[in-house]
Amino acid sequence: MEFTSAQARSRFDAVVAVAASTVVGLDFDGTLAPIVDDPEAARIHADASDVLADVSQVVRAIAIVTGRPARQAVDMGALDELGRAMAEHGTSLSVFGQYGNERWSAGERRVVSPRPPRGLASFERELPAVLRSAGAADAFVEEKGLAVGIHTRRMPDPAGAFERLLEPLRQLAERHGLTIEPGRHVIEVRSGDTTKGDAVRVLVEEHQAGGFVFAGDDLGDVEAFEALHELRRDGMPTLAVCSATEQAEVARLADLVVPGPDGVMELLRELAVAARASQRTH
Ligand SMILES: O=P(O)(O)OC[C@H]1O[C@H](O[C@H]2O[C@H](CO)[C@@H](O)[C@H](O)[C@H]2O)[C@H](O)[C@@H](O)[C@@H]1O
Repeated sequence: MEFTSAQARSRFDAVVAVAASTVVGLDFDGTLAPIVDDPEAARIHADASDVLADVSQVVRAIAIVTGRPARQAVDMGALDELGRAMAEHGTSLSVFGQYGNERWSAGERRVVSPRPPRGLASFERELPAVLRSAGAADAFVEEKGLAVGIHTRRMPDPAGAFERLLEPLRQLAERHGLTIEPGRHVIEVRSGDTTKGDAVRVLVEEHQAGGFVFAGDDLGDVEAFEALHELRRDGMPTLAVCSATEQAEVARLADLVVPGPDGVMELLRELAVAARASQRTH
């Protein structure tokens, strides 16, 4: 693959040099799974199982860090099967769902999840009226157990509906002790207890990571990228990868931008090849 800057190349090389102790964190929608109109129709990239199984042989751990409920990511990604394959050579696979609120690991094979946040049920009771008064009664409401996602992608003017909803949903969420997580034609309403940055820090601690690669495409990934920047300031080799997106803030924080899930697959393949070459010569 072509690196667009010498700095990106050198950060990739630095991670390759410590691949055996590196954790790879991957967002799901837009990064491992191509964006589609219907959230329920999303599926992991066709090459992902093979590519992740290959990368897992040269790194310490792989984690999917997503806004999705953990169980949904496991099912959409056929991660049960992948986790069993990875366990054969001792690499851990885990899922941090709902921005780190839920956990699944291939070893335990069950989701650990808190109770829904206080205020979610009353928020949902008031939601239809707020959607109607913002002219967005047709928005798709995704029920996520611990959160709801209000999607505008399938509306006639997705960006306009998103803008009209942002402030009223923020106010309604705040009244119920909740927070909003704006994303790609979606506004999620959830508890503000955890971020993907917290998931990165937990993974570093649990795996005693010596390097970290994170790939993401949406605003919910910003805290993970910021956590990588902190780790880098403390001396750890890290690589922040943006899977092409209209979210400029994500690209700004990344070391390199790759062309969507296809590009993420290519980068991971290259990481596996380079790490094997490096491990042979040392
Ligand atoms: O953290 P992620 O893995 O990126 O999940 C974030 C949210 O992604 C999903 O919505 C996005 O993908 C949909 C399917 O491609 C798309 O239709 C939608 O417009 C995107 O915003 C998902 O529905 C949410 O539950 C996730 O939290």
